[in-house]
Parts: sequence; structure tokens; C-alpha cells
Amino acid sequence: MLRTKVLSLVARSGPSRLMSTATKLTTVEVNDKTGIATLTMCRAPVNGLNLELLKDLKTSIDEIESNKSRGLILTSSNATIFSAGLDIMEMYNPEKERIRAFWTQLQEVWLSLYGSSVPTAAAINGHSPAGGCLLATSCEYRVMLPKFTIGLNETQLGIVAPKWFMSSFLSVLPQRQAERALNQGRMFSTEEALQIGLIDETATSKEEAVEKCAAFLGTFARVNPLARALTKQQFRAADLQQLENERKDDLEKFLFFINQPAVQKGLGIYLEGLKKKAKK
Ligand SMILES: CCCCCCCC/C=C\C/C=C/C(=O)SCCNC(=O)CCNC(=O)[C@H](O)C(C)(C)COP(=O)(O)OP(=O)(O)OC[C@H]1O[C@@H](n2cnc3c(N)ncnc32)[C@H](O)[C@@H]1OP(=O)(O)O
Repeated sequence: MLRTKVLSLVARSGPSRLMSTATKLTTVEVNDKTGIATLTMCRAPVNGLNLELLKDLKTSIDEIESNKSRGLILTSSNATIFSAGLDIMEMYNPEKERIRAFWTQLQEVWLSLYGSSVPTAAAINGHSPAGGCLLATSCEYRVMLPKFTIGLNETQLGIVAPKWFMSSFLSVLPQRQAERALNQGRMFSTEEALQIGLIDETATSKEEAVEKCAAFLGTFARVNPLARALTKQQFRAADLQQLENERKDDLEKFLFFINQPAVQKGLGIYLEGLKKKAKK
């Protein structure tokens, strides 16, 4: 595969450079003026996080990290969906080796995004359930468009959000609200998310959301980058270390849980419901 960690310039548009590692499911565009990188997920139809999208996300985050960008804005090329979360097809009747690689890659993405030394923000331009919410809450700031939903709905699917999903959620919401929302598998509307503090701002268009994210990232312009990065790291170190220490255990727990006949049955029913709804 033509994937290289070296930054390559493949196109120019206005003051931005599109940088790419020949990945297909993400693009990274760096604004020459601000030094802020916009990382866009573009896996049709719903930015379902499958193994390939996760690999591309990891490559792009690493690229932005090593390129010393001033900030990272995560968004989607889909007009109504930020990310539908984990691709359920990866977990339904899974193939043995692939599902191991899939979960390991998800861990990698979370460790690099939540632990990024670069300041991060999410321009949530569409629905953001489960894994989509994990990505958004791993960032330091969230701007969301109206009339969409966000939340960790795992219990609605008969599955359990692992500890590190909770860590990201808890870095944004107080424990009492986080616990209740997770137990209920609650999806919040944009307005509810703003009220509870799950998002920081709303915007009326993707462009405005990206601008507001850039304005947030700009607040660090006069802060010493090393001091800022080390401060962020200290806030997040315990969560990151916990997963680092328990990675193998976490993978085995996931495999055990997902392979339970009752869980497989539940996922099958949920998928069927999604497909029926899509056909209507
Ligand atoms: C004790 C400790 C144990 C630890 C164990 C750990 C286990 C934890 C395991 C996993 C954690 C899981 C995290 C997740 O992220 S699960 C995924 C959750 N996501 C969802 O529930 C979202 C489902 N999708 C939707 O709600 C909607 O699709 C939408 C709001 C995102 C978009 O709606 P709309 O625009 O109307 O699109 P459609 O619904 O018509 O969908 C189009 C198309 O896409 C398919 N699809 C949608 N979402 C997914 C998905 N997440 N995975 C796979 N496929 C998806 C949908 O079925 C349609 O397909 P088509 O009929 O073939 O066109």
C-alpha cells in the first residue's frame, strides 16, 4: 500500500494545503495562515468506524502530531452524520483475526486522539452516536450543528461502553450526569447537549463550526506550547495509563463479551432494524 508517514503535498486550495498519506477514508487539510489541521472522515455512507477508517484516522492523527500543527479539528464530509460510531458489521458474526485488529486499532485511535499533544476540537456536523461521541469527547472542545444527536447509546444496543469510553465522557460531564446518560443509553439533541455541557457551542453551518473550533484553538496562540501540552497530559495521564496497562485485558473482555450468543443476537436485531428503517 502506498501509505507513508512522510507528509506529502498533494493539492493546494486557497491558503490551505491538503496533506495526505494516500489514505482514502480521511483527509487532512492544513490552513497555512493558522497552522490548524482539519481532519475529515469520509467513509460513506455514515462514517462507520471500521478497521480501515480507524487505520486512516490513526495515520492522520500521527501525521498532524508529527507535523507540529497548531491544532486539530475533527469533522466529517457527510452533511448529516459526524460518525455513526463503530461499524456494527465489524462486530456482528466477526472474523477472528480481523475483530482483534479492529479493537486494537480503536484503542490506538483513542490513545492518540485523547492523548494528543496538539490542541483538539470537534466540528460535529451531524449525528454522533456511540463511537462518534467517543471521538468528539476525546477532543478538548465541541461545536455542533442543530437538529442532530450525540451520546453513548451502547446500552440501547445491549452492549457496554468500556471504561475508556467513560473516561472521555467523564472528562466533559460530571459523574452523576454521565452515569445516568450511559445507563439510559441516552442520545442528546444539540440543544440538550449544549444545556448539559456535552458540547461547548452550536453553529448554523459546518463552516461556522470549523471557524468556532479554530477560534477556540487560537486561544492557545499565546500560551507556551510545551507548558500547555504537559498540562493537558497531566489531566489525562491517569485515563491513558489505565488503558495502556490493561490493553490486552480490555481486548479479551471485548472479545468475550461480543461473542456471547445473546450479544450477537441483539446486534443482529439492531442491524435489521437499521436496514428496515433505511429502506422506508
Ligand atoms: C464489562 C465490560 C465489557 C466490555 C465490552 C465492550 C463491548 C463494547 C463494544 C462496542 C462499543 C460500541 C460502540 C459503537 O459505536 S456501536 C455503534 C452504535 N451506533 C449506532 O447505534 C448508530 C446507528 N445508526 C443510526 O442511528 C443512523 O444510521 C444514523 C443516525 C447514524 C444515520 O441515519 P440515516 O442518515 O437515516 O442513515 P441510515 O440509518 O439509513 O443508515 C444508512 C446505512 O448505514 C447503515 N448503518 C448505520 N449505522 C451503522 C453502524 N453503526 N454500523 C454499520 N452500519 C450502519 C444502515 O444500516 C444503512 O445501511 P443500508 O441499509 O445497507 O443502506
